Amino acid sequence: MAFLDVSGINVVEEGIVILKDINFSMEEHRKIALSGETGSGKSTLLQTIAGLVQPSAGQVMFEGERVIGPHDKLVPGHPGIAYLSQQFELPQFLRVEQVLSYANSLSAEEARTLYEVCRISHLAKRRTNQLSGGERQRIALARLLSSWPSLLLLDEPYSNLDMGHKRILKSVIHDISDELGITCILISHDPHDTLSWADEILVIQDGKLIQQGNPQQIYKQPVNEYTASLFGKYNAIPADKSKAFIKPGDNKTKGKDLLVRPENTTLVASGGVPGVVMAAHYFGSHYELDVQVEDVTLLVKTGKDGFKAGDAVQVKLSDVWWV
Ligand SMILES: Nc1ncnc2c1ncn2[C@@H]1O[C@H](COP(=O)(O)OP(=O)(O)OP(=O)(O)O)[C@@H](O)[C@H]1O
Repeated sequence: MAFLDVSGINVVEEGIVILKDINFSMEEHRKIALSGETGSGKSTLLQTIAGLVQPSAGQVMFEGERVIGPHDKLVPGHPGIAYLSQQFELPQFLRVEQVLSYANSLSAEEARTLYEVCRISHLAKRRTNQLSGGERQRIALARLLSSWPSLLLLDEPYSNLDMGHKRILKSVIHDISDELGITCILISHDPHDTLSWADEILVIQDGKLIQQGNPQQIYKQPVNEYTASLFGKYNAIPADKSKAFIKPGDNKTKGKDLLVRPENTTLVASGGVPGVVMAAHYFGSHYELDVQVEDVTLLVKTGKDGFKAGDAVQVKLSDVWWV
């Protein structure tokens, strides 16, 4: 029995298909990130898992039991699953300790651990209108976790946070998994948040699950340009312009576009494909060069400096993939 089993989920709202035949399962303590462009259906999927959105077909099984949708339940939701919405709310003008005590069924020891993990112990006497956005979010999180769910669904928790609050929340989410043993699924637009955190990434495009894999697979072997674009910069060389980069006799690549990340384009002294630097952009830790190769402009990442427009270079590609 899987910890979470999502099978054949379709969601249709007002005649519009939002999720199409979503299937995946998850073991306890794995970390799953959902990625996809705005409007692709990520939030709807989390809300369906939480029992807050009614699927029109399919089912969510959690710890062996079916999650009942809102049409069949007076108070929507599942006691073992907590969903932190992008639009979480806290009661106004109450002290934090009051907000938490209303929701709290924990022992003093458990509550102390939870508040430490959520980095809110020092905020107990503050009123909710005297908190920063990041602090409010961590209080909302602690309030959700006080029912001690086994699965926490985080809907874009890092959006609208400055660097400092984001760093704190990253540690909090790390400790929620590691110290409290709560399994997490997280949505984020930022590949830095997902690639370094997740055991597995699910990519959603137009309501469909188009790719599932570990971060290395998703980053290095995206199934299409859409996935490639979600996880960083890349070069796409159309099939009719990729001849310069194909080894003679290689027929596998016929009719396919070539994709390669900028860091897999190396400038070499000899044996590469000749090109000309069109522009050099400084990024502190590295440069990115626009290099014209025949009628293609390649984005090349290099740690070397001193390149300028007009320089003749040679480029070698590695870790390319074809779509
Ligand atoms: N109750 C609803 N009725 C009609 N359309 C809806 C409803 N809920 C969501 N949608 C639409 O379904 C699509 C998917 O929405 P959803 O919020 O799940 O996407 P998302 O990937 O989470 O987007 P974002 O990253 O912007 O939060 C959007 O086009 C949205 O407008």
